[in-house]
Amino acid sequence: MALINGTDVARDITEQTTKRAYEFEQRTGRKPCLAAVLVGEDPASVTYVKMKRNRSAKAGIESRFVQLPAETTTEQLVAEITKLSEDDGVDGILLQHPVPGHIDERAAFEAIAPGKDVDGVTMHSFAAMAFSEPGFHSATPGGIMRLLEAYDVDLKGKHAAVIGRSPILGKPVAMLLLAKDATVTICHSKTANLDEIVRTADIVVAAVGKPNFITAIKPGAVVIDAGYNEGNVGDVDFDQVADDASLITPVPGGVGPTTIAVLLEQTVSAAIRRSEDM
Ligand SMILES: Nc1nc(=O)c2c([nH]1)NC[C@@H]1CN(c3ccc(C(=O)N[C@@H](CCC(=O)O)C(=O)O)cc3)C=[N+]21
Repeated sequence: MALINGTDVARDITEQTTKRAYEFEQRTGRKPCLAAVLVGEDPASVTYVKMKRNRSAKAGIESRFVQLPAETTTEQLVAEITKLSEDDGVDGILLQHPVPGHIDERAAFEAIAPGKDVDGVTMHSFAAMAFSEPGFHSATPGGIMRLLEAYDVDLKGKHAAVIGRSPILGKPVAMLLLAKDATVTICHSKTANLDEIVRTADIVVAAVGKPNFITAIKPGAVVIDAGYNEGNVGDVDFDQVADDASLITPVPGGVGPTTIAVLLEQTVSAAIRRSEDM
């Protein structure tokens, strides 16, 4: 078993991003700008947004923070995001998921202008991922692909099992794996023979949101744990599967850091593209 070091991969990505952000500032006289929108005060979300803003600052990216009360309506949230979409000083928009249950999250995501969807959450970005057209990747799926690339994991003809089908994680990562010629099985809560499928997979991507849910894999499989459960606990029972895995991501230090690295990278790309379009 070998560990996939997400912190190292993220550092390499962010080193490049920092250079590109600096060049952008030299050329345009301003820093790339990421707007983070948080609805409510869920402590985990507050922490994630703080991490994203800290990492932005270190990379030379300005960040704006829009914090809205938990009672915010869909209409109010859509109006706030639309304002950011139309604001020339904003290059990227991140709406932290999840939003409170009374809000139509899809409607809120779709208020993000496609050119500013640096977190890859819109239908526009999803379609680009599904059709292998240029566009922004969902941050976590994009980060997962970078981990697989950095460790030279060959996906062609391999069986990849994705556990989870959420719009910004399971579904898009399945599309990105498919684009690399993997044979992809998407499993979810209604999947009848989940254990059996996971045990035949060469690559396992766990994105269910259930702590220590995956307990058995095929010997030699590559395991990517995209779970972020309370207390920094992943979806994979690391101790149970580590010996069988050829490569495995730890939690923390696996998928999390590359998620943020891809968000920042795409923010700088958005800034550059917008400056060229003007
Ligand atoms: N629109 C949206 N986009 C997201 O990308 C998004 C989101 N909503 N909502 C919440 C999840 C969660 N998420 C994490 C990012 C980094 C770490 C991360 O870097 N964690 C560190 C540990 C951090 C610590 O030590 O507390 C690590 O894994 O090494 C974790 C979780 C992004 N998410």
